[in-house]
Amino acid sequence: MLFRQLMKCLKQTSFSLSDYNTKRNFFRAVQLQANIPGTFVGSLKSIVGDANVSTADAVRDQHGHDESHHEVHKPDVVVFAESLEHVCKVAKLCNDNKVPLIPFGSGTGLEGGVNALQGGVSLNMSKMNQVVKVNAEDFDCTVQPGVMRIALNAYLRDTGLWFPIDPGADASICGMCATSASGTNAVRYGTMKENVLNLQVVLPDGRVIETAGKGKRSRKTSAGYNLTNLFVGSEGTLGIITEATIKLYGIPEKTIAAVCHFDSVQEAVDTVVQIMQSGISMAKLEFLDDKAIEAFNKYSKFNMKVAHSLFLEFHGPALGLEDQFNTVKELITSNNGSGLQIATDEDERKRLWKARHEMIWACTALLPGSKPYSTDVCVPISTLPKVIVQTKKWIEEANIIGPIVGHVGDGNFHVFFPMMRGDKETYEKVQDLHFKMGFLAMEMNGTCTGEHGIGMGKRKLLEKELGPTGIEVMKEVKKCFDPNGIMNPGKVFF
Ligand SMILES: Cc1cc2c(cc1C)N(C[C@H](O)[C@H](O)[C@H](O)COP(=O)(O)OP(=O)(O)OC[C@H]1O[C@@H](n3cnc4c(N)ncnc43)[C@H](O)[C@@H]1O)c1[nH]c(=O)[nH]c(=O)c1N2
Ligand SMILES: CC(C)CC(=O)C(=O)O
Ligand SMILES: [Mn+2]
Repeated sequence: MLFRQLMKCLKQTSFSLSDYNTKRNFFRAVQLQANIPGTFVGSLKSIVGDANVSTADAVRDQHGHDESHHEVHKPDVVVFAESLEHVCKVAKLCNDNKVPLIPFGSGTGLEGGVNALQGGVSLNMSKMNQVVKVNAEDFDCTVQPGVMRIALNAYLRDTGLWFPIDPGADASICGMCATSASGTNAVRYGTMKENVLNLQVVLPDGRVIETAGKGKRSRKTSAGYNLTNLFVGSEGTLGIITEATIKLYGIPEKTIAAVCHFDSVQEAVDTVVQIMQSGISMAKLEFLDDKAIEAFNKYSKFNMKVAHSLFLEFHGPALGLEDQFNTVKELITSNNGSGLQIATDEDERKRLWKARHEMIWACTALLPGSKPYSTDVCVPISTLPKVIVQTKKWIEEANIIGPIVGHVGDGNFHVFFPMMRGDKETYEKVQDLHFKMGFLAMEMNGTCTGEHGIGMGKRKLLEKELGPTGIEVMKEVKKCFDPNGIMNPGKVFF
């Protein structure tokens, strides 16, 4: 069988480097078990118990997709882990039998990260949901993989601390580690990359490591290679994260939120660049274009001014916060911004941010039944106006629905294309535009993804971003941890 495939491939007279890589990996993929025998399911049951193994179609379906437009790929079986021992034994069993293994956090990803492209075992981590330890005096805590962001912040409330990284969705903290998530607060508090101190990881052969050393949680380390940040953003392709030690922050004494509007995209984004260049420490700095506001008004029956808008937030001690706000106000006015509204108490702030937080649902509602195809470029801040203005022009020229929203303080923004799963024609049109944006971002020395990851949808863009040698080295790194290629096969690379 393998020989016949090899001959067929060799008969083809020409193919590109990426074709070659696809085929090379195809050969490796066929070495993985395509279908799982009943005896293997029996072995899984003997490790985790009958109740923690499911081959039911509805459960497999639920684990075969995330929140994105990517087509569903069901795993053969879903396993619920209850302990570190379960994870180690399941990983070893899969590795010994060359069965694909896909970690499942909470399925809120936007690049098809959990989709089981080659079947296999989906390992659901939601039952390991304990906060292991809070070191309030050191501003850190350790959590198991099933701990969710909102639950963690509720748990922390009495300590006066919080974990500010907020990807909008209520995701698992370890899933957020796996995708290097960020969101609206990253401009002030950084992304997961800056906020993870240590990770406990189960390797495919069942060995357990702590990436910074057992129990370590110092703020700084120069001790050898940075294994922690190798696993942050690894998208389930290197190992299973079973504990994360993360930084915490004091809940800010005062918060000011504001919104303002602009007639042109250029003026709005110029304002952003000037705010960031002035060195003011913004907690949030978000852009919504006119189409995004229109979608929100329709979805939430609001009457917000339809214009390109900035949403801003300041966190800090009451002393000095208003001075910062006033400086920003001057920059808004000097760029012809108008309609400035301010909110300080919690309810008012929630109402003001409603448009931003409901954006994904408002945009999905533009095409009932659709799922988000979201782009995610991130560029150096001075190049942001050029990239957003050009993007808006391309969307208008292509005559496609594509509201723009984004974390512009970080040079990161999304175009939200509502997409019906399986609509190949629209998919190709949108993918064209997506790739044009990705290439433009790279030309500006930026990246195709600031926060959603590569998953299934940006593998071609990653090839361009890193070049053949960069990809080769990444594959060699993967091989060190996962020589049989069982961990989430087909993600990040072809
Ligand atoms: C409404 C809305 C809005 C947003 C977003 C989603 C939605 C639905 N997201 C995307 C999403 O919330 C983000 O990617 C999360 O980090 C995914 O966490 P899950 O627990 O859901 O991981 P999920 O289960 O979706 O898995 C994602 C990837 O991580 C791997 N993985 C999960 N748990 C693992 C573990 N324990 N060990 C190893 N690998 C593991 C999986 O295999 C997969 O490859 C986002 N993101 C963002 O950064 N900024 C944003 O602004 C937003 N906004
Ligand atoms: C679908 C995306 C636009 C979600 C996201 O990342 C965001 O709202 O910031
Ligand atoms: Mn985002």
